[in-house]
Amino acid sequence: MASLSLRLAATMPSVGPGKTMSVMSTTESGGCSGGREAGVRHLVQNGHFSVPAAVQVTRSAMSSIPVSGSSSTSPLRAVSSKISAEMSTAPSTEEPELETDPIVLWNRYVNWLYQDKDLGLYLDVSRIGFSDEFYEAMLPRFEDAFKHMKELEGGSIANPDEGRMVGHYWLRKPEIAPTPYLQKLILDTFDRVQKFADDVISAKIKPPPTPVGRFTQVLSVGIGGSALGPQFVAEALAPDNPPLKLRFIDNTDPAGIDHQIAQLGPELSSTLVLVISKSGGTPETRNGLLEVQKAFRDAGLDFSKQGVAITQEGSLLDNTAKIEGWLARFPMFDWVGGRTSEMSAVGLLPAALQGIDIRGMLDGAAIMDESTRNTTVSLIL
Ligand SMILES: O=P(O)(O)OC[C@H]1O[C@H](O)[C@H](O)[C@@H](O)[C@@H]1O
Repeated sequence: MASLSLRLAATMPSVGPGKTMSVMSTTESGGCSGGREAGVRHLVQNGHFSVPAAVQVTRSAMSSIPVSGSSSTSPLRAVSSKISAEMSTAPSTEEPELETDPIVLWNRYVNWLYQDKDLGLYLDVSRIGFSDEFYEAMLPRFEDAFKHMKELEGGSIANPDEGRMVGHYWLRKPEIAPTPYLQKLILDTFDRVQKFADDVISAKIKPPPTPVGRFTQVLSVGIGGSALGPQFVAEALAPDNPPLKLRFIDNTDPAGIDHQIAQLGPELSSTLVLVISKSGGTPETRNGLLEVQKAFRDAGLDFSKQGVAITQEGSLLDNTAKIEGWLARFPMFDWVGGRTSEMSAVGLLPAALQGIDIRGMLDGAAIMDESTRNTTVSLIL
């Protein structure tokens, strides 16, 4: 994986004032990496540091970085905020001084900057005040975490209370789901979501006769994990002029519910209502649904022709939608936690209805997952 070569360490020998030193990037196999250097150079070129090139740094150049306080080259001093005593397994619980030496800070930045060029992701933990000893003391925990992650992705029962697996990773890479049945379930659900959204956007699926003859708005009724993902994605990824506009009823505040319905106005007749609840029995969501159904009745509209349920099969919501003959039902899987459900129908359907490329979303998440499987935390020590 490309990401493997990106978790690199750079070494920088200590030098005296005015001397030049080199930043050498190394890969896991010990070779040089253009990736790391290019990334650091990119940051330099983008004005993060006033040095001529990432590979040649002088103390005089570094002195242009504003710092205050005493100077030290000790790598064990804190850099900024301190780690709380109960979190730290480091031998000393003394509060370290803040590091101020620009060379040490630079080394630390170069050593700890994580970058994944494919994803365009940079993570700089170098200003978090952990010491080398703290990092070493944490290594067994890192290993333990990676071991558990592997078991989790293999389908272990990770939620003993509910006796269920935790498999949202499989949603973006169905081939790693533990059984062919689950793989097929994921793929079939994706296809159904994509087709339904395409049909709504192209007006193949339309509301009962309305002046515009197609759905123009989406109203999502759901709370917590059944709302936050779709809200975030709508903020981050929706085009400026989506084919359908998405709004939310995400709490039980009566004034807020009335406000959303009032804003829809006559467009209620061309509104697709998504009722999203993993359990299918959350009272707040049920309240929202009852209010929306009343608004439909008051406007002389048939809610069942415009309602869609996303929930676990056999839940109260699922049974309601089935008995009332709603427009569509999509499954929520028991092995996907509510707060990690964005890549299930919970998040994919609202995203697709806004014209977002949901295949691309899944592919991006799969690359991110792959990065988290790299067990090399650092090559520095
Ligand atoms: O998706 P539902 O079963 O309706 O649950 C919706 C939400 O309910 C509560 O707020 C829980 O604390 C959340 O974790 C959950 O996401």
